[in-house]
Amino acid sequence: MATANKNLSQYDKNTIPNAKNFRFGIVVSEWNESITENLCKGAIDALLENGVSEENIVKWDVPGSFELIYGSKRMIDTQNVDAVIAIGSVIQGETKHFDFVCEAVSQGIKDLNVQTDIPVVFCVLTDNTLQQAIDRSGGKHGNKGTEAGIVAIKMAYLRSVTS
Ligand SMILES: Nc1c(NC[C@H](O)[C@H](O)[C@H](O)CO)[nH]c(=O)[nH]c1=O
Ligand SMILES: CC(=O)[C@@H](O)COP(=O)(O)O
Repeated sequence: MATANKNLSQYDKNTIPNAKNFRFGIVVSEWNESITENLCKGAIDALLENGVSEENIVKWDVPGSFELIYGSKRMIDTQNVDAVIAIGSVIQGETKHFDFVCEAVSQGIKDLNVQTDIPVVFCVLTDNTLQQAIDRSGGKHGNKGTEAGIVAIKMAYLRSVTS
């Protein structure tokens, strides 16, 4: 199902585990900051709405989406978190750099999920245009940050009941 056929902000609150004892790291890319800060707000709001305490949310900024990999690894290694949300916005420019950044970040975050015990949520928009990014960070298609916050809670819970 494409994003255009669902709203990224909608979820059934009755299906979300209580997250009051979980601690979350959020790593945010500064590239396309107007987009990533909206994604971050969506994620934080979702966490708070489902019982997470403000003191259990650690937020760090990194220069770009490529740096989300290192930032997420350092978050895992130093902050005793139950899940990490990696937030970025990559928008196609004139060159193939978009392809390399998107591939590297998706592979790097996948690797963290395989190589560490902490789930890392891929909240990285990879859009052809700024409007597509706006539409998915609080616009007509909802907020992918909200979706990421809910995913982080569900994965932290899965980790807690399978440890
Ligand atoms: N063009 C975008 C970038 N590019 C920067 C890279 O992410 C990285 O910071 C640089 O290559 C140095 O390592 N980053 C984004 O997040 N979004 C873009 O649209
Ligand atoms: C994703 C990028 O790195 C890209 O936005 C940079 O733009 P350009 O390809 O025009 O250098």
